[in-house]
Amino acid sequence: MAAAAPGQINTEPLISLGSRSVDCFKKLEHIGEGTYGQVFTARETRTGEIVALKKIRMDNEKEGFPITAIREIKILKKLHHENVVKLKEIVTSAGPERDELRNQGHERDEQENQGPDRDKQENQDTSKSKGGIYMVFEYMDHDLTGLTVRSGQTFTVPQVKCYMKQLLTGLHYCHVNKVLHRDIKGSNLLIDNEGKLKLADFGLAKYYCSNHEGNLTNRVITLWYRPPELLLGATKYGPAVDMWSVGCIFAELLHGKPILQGRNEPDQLNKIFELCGSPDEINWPDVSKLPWYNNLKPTKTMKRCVGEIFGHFDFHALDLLDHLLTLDPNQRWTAKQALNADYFWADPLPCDPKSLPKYESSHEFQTKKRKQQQQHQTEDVSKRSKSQHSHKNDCPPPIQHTVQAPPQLQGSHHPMTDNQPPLSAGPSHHHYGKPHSLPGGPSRYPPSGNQSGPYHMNRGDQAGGYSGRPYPPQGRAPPYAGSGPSAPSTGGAPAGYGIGPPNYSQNSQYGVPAADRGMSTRNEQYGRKY
Ligand SMILES: Nc1ncnc2c1ncn2[C@@H]1O[C@H](COP(=O)(O)OP(=O)(O)OP(=O)(O)O)[C@@H](O)[C@H]1O
Repeated sequence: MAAAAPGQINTEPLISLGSRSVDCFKKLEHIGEGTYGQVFTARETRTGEIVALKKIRMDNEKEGFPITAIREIKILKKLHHENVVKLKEIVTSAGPERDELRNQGHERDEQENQGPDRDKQENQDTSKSKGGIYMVFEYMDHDLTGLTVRSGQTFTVPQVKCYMKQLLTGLHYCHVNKVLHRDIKGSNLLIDNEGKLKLADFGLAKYYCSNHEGNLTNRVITLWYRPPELLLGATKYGPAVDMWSVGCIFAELLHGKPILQGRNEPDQLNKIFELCGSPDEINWPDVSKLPWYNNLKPTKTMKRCVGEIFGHFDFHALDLLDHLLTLDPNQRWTAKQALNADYFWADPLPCDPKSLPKYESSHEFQTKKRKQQQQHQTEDVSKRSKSQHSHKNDCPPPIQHTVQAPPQLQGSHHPMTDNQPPLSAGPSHHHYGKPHSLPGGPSRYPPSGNQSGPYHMNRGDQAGGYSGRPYPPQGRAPPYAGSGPSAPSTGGAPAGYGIGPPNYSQNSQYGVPAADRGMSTRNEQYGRKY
């Protein structure tokens, strides 16, 4: 593909996908805000079809058309599968866009802003705009993160199996076609109300050679889903990187929240080693040859305790998880192996996607926005309450107001505090047993004795769940303090690779010394080293 000259857009990939104007669509709602684009629902004016429009960010036009968009278009043009989101076409806006700067294109705003002055105002606002490029996708009602957080969703075993099977089928298709996704996470797994799951966001995807000869960047995959080989600096890797992320998603679906919530790269590695054991030449041949191994290897030996921590999962689920969360990428299960796992063939079988319950649409962006609004409102209420209180002490009491919860909070279901039963998609005995405590600190997990169910997103007050902590840095933005894939320096606080390795001698993240976990007896039944 020809490189774009500075300041120009390389339209080469667009020609084959048509060049209709974005005016063929009416934007409806802002549903996604990613690193590389804003996503809107829109209606095609001629057919009435609802689509998702992803506006490609052109923040740095000097470098031409963004590489992530080129990748995404190039790869999605070739991938056609029922578990991969469909790129329908590319549309453009030639000149200044009417709604570009106007409050993120909400239809509500359009209705409120009718009148003769409107276009004049918009032209003034957007006079600097150079137009935009949009990818038009089939619309999907949810992303997995939005669905789980928004509805406080608990999934049944057949439901989890159904989603996992589709995820693995889509990924198997990508891998067979030599495409690495490199950003598998909940918000990139789209789900429609027919129960179909599709892989989305191929902005970091890459064609790969089977011989792993290429020198690839290791700064991909969102931190919590990033495999140990990338954290240790590998630049030759393959589909196994996606399979680690699948393992994280699988455990998250069963457990109800992300399982490895590192604060930075060393912390992420630390959490991985605490769960999966420390790497050595026996469980991971050649690990010591990885660029950052010497700086980031754990300072003490840790035993694998996947079977212990997730002992409440059923046998087959645990077996699959164990093969996915395998440190050595060469031993980690492929998508094909995972699809053949007994888990998918044992009762209860995966349900038919069509039998899954239908939910109100939910995307991670909206869920976060709603939560922020609620937080602001709560803060406002508490500020008002405090100021009333101080006035009360200063001067004669005014007419007393009862401080009420803002209307949005009244009677609404808060995804963080509600633990409502799900819209059932199957018998309740399909739920796994109660979860064990997991990494992340005491406030993130319910105290023992909590009656919440296993798939339950245990979102007690402040207890975390999906939104208990801001989402981790994207795989895309280089988060390394030292910058560059050179070996990190040693010593100092574990704030990034450039600063120093993590302090592995700290207490176990699980709150139980590794030696006290008694993992050996239980784990033997699985015939594998946990
Ligand atoms: N086809 C679609 N239908 C419905 N919603 C979508 C669709 N595509 C994307 N979204 C929503 O928009 C969000 C962001 O989209 P996407 O991940 O493609 O953008 P991005 O800029 O690459 O994001 P990120 O920085 O998270 O990788 C998704 O998480 C999803 O909620």
